[in-house]
Amino acid sequence: MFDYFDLVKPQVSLDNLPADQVAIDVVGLTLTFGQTRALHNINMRVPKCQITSLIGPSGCGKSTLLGCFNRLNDLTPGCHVEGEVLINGKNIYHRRQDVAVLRTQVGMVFQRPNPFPMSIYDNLVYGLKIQGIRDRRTLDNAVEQALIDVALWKEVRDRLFDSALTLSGGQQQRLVIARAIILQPEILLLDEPTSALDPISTLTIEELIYQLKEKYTVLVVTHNMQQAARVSDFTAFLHEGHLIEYSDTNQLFTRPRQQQTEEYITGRYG
Ligand SMILES: Nc1ncnc2c1ncn2[C@@H]1O[C@H](COP(=O)(O)OP(=O)(O)OP(=O)(O)O)[C@@H](O)[C@H]1O
Repeated sequence: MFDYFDLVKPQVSLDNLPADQVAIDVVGLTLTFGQTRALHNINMRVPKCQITSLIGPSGCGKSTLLGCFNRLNDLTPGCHVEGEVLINGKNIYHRRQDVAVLRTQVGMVFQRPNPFPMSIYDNLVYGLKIQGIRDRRTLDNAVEQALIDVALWKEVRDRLFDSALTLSGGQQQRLVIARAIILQPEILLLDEPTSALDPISTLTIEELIYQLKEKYTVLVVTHNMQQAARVSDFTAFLHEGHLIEYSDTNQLFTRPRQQQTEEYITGRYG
């Protein structure tokens, strides 16, 4: 079942990534919260339809960096961003960027499953209805496909109109991922998506993340280095707001280039 545990070498190389394979291009990104500088001059190119993990000790800036990719930080008063984040060649921090559109293009899932207190079906069609889609057959088909994509269809097809809150934690997290992908985003941001789940649900979500890369670019923040090693093609190690090392996952965990990376992955700090 989990044959992906044998680290598969990614098909693409970060060193000579063709422009059409870049999902996110981060250029000189610096972010401050008031007087606190959370990110220092980050430069990285995230490959399309691959899984990239962000790892590092608590407070190193992982969630802040992830939140830059759908401008979640805009919601924090006193937050100031310099540099650029380019998606499809366009700087998402440009003043003309429509943030609502960006957030359908770049979906986000948080640590704790957060279904809305409504039925499974209504959770899924919520965003589509906001987009003005009302046709029942279109909605039904989208619901079915999203649930198939997150391997939840068989479990819930007979109870679509039950409250989403009756699902288990792992099922709720898969539902929330389905709620993001039903809007057909290009990029999925997962902020510690399994840290509130039991080991079996964690493995189910990890397998799902692995399958999602067929259609989506996935970024995952994780505290769990085994998880990063298991699921991701590329890994970025951050420390005190600096991007210390960013390479293919195999290399980062077996032949880190930087001493700080080695100290972190061997458990000497963090
Ligand atoms: N809303 C905020 N206001 C002020 N400072 C913040 C805010 N959010 C984060 N920070 C600061 O930015 C830095 C990076 O925080 P961030 O949450 O990104 O780290 P992290 O690596 O995700 O940590 P953890 O693994 O503990 O979740 C920290 O110094 C944190 O205190």
